[in-house]
Amino acid sequence: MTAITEPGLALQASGLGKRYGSTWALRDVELAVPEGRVIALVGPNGAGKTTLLHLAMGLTVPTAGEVRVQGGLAAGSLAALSTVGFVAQDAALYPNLSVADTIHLAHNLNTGFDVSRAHERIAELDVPLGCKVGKLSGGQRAQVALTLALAKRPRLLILDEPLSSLDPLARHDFMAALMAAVAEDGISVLYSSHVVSELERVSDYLVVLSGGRVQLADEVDDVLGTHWLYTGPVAEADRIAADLPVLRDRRTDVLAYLLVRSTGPQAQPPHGWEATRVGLEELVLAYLRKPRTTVTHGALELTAKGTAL
Ligand SMILES: Nc1ncnc2c1ncn2[C@@H]1O[C@H](COP(=O)(O)OP(=O)(O)OP(=O)(O)O)[C@@H](O)[C@H]1O
Repeated sequence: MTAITEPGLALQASGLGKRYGSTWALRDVELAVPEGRVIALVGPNGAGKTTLLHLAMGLTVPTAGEVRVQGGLAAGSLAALSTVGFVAQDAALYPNLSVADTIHLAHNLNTGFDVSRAHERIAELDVPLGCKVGKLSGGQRAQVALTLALAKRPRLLILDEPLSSLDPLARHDFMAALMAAVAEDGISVLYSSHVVSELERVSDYLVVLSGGRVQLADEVDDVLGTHWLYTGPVAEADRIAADLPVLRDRRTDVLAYLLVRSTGPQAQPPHGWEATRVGLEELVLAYLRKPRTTVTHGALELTAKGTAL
């Protein structure tokens, strides 16, 4: 493991691991995510998403390795905390406080809290200031939590499953508000989500976690540009698949559909085969179905002994 202090990176992890008892929740995590990205962290239940976010916030300490934020600040340090905002799962707020008192409390607890910005956002959202937080809808509560986090004027905003309890409309409004903040302030956002259908629209960097390990971490454009669906005669499929890094293999009586990670000259499909682009949702689902498949130094690999791809 090498020490890391690279400028220009929103999130860096090196040899990062977290063990609870005898179970590794996260292991051997290497990340170097540039600033200014909206980073989606996806993975099945128990993959280690919350653990990674908590490590990045300094809410828990690593068992192995290290994690840094915003150009090399140690996660959880005073310098990091003043530049990183956090919205916990289910927008943890005090239900008996009014919205106005919630803003007042956040103002008292956070130096540099922009109270007028918070009031402006709440007014724009039409959320009643006098209403108790516990009486707000899930969508309104999420927006209040986002407002508090943005009023800290963070450079990196970390959100743990912000969309989990929201209906599709509230989800859309929440992501629109987040995107507006990203555009306005140029901040980086790291958010975990199970809603893979919306990733392509709102994210520009993707981290896929399974079983505590990073399967894939890359710019969304690069992920999309290095995966292809090759379609061709099923009679040739075994021969073709033997030479290619195949992530998913589906066949009918006539045709084979090989989802391939393909870079450089390999991006050309074999003679007589057709290559088409694959959407991000389909790609992410293919990785999640093969939890032991990782992209390491650009190539598909199995992380442990197991079935062939
Ligand atoms: N405080 C803890 N004590 C013991 N085990 C824990 C603790 N926190 C998490 N774990 C375990 O670590 C693993 C990863 O959990 P984590 O909450 O990070 O996953 P997740 O990807 O966020 O899951 P979900 O999508 O269900 O929220 C799981 O096996 C979980 O049971």
